[in-house]
Amino acid sequence: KNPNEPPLVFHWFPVIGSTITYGMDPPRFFKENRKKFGDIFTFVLLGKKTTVYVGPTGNDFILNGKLKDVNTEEIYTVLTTPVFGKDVVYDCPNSKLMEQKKFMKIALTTKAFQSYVPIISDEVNNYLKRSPDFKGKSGVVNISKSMAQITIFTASHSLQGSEIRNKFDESLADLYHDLDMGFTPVNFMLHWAPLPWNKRRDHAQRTIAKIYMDTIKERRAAGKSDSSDIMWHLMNSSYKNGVKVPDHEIAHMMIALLMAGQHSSSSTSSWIMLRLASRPDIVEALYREQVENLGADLPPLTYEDLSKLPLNQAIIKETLRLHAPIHSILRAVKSPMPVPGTKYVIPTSHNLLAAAGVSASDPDYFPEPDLWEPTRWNKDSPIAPRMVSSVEDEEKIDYGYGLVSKGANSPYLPFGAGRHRCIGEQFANVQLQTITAMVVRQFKLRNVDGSDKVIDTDYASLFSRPLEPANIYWEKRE
Ligand code: HEM
Ligand SMILES: N#Cc1ccc(COc2ccc(/C=C/c3ccc(C(F)(F)[C@](O)(Cn4cnnn4)c4ccc(F)cc4F)nc3)cc2)cc1
Repeated sequence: KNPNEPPLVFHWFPVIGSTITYGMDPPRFFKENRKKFGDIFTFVLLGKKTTVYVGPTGNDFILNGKLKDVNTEEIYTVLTTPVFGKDVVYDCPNSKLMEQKKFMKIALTTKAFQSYVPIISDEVNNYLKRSPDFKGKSGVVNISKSMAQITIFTASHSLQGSEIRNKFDESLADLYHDLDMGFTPVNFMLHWAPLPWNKRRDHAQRTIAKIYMDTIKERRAAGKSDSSDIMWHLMNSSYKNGVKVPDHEIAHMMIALLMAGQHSSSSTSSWIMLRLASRPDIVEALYREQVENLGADLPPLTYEDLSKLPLNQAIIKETLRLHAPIHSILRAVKSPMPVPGTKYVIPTSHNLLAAAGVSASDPDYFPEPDLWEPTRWNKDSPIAPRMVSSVEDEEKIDYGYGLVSKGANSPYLPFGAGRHRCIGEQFANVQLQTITAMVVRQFKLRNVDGSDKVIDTDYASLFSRPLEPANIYWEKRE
């Protein structure tokens, strides 16, 4: 027992260590060990000593770690590069990733969002009109499947452009599925293995990348330059060293954005629908909110309307508090890291794991943490969040892709923090708020058994999501 290292979680076998108990239910694993050891402890994950540091201080220690101390690409590249393609995100130096995030973020503007809201609304309405699962006056539906469809159509049409959207009706859907099978945590270990799903993944990656590169050529030949989608911005971007972004990097960034947007949004939108079904009273409050703020005739939704619907906005915030798609953020340790306020020095033989979700369900910050109550985000709510907001939190810092808040010592970080912070937060909110508002217009929702229960979480995949099948009862509003 080394006094300079955090306490080690007991385990029977080497390599396996605590992988199974952690992998089955990470939040429970964190909570149990936090009770035993406090905010910082080490466990063995797939043979690697992994030091967890939870709470706002832990979030800041890991997410605001210096480039010389913590490294992200070393850990994630085995998982992401075979899926996205080479030379982008974690297959290049961090400085290049910062420039790539700047390019991607440039396209995510208010003007773009204004054009995205009608696109997303129409895609939701068309899906609900056409889908066999929503025929008739009422019924039961596996909501995860519907949300996966709705998010791929809405994200591809808005973020990726209409050519790509239309290809999802043909070959792209199956190719996307093959690519997706390679996006699994088991590949942290077996990414190299010539397993059947890895061969399908590689074939799908090459084929999808080619579809994007052909689309880029078609657009260049046509000389169109009016679109506000991300592909156009990437086609007209150059790195600081003057080099234009190569076509294969554009294609690979588009795949990365498709994967990011799809998994996070389909998981979150499924949880939103499941939570709404457990609270039919909230569904009716959302409907009333639209009638009162937009008019009883419910005109077509606009981007500006979204800020007139505070309860609708709070739905996403509260759902992400309890159902963050990314439950564990990993970093490699590159130089020994002394932990302020303790005698610990984290050695380079360890990985670091930030679990921001732990403080998001800590009663010290969120009274009655396990209660899904969107109205808690109203200022006068008796169970309002008790956030730490020190003055440094208001300070901002720019890593090369825009200003992000300096302090990561917040108890609520579903989009991460620091240099690797998410750039998709605004898009995700526009997409999720629009989907929620459009579904509420058409349906009353409740659980099949009329209870207020919510299904358990599947942590086996890369993004935590509802266990399948997740059925709910819908009823068309007359
Ligand atoms: C509910 C939706 C989403 C959630 C909860 C979410 C969450 C996160 C988190 C926690 C990180 C930090 C990862 C780390 O530090 O290792 C992150 C990074 C990122 N996300 Fe998202 N994300 C969402 C949607 C999106 C969307 C829609 C896009 C693209 C349009 C996107 C693109 C990215 C990118 C490019 C990064 C940067 C990774 C890095 O710098 O290493 N995300 N996201
Ligand atoms: N055996 C076994 C076994 C082992 C372990 C376990 C459980 O252990 C763990 C541990 C850690 C993790 C981490 C999740 C993780 C990390 C990175 C990414 C990402 F990089 F992909 C992403 O951030 C995703 N993203 C961002 N925003 N939206 N999506 C991203 C970034 C940029 C980008 F452009 C595209 C992106 F999409 N995705 C997910 C998951 C499970 C179970 C079983």
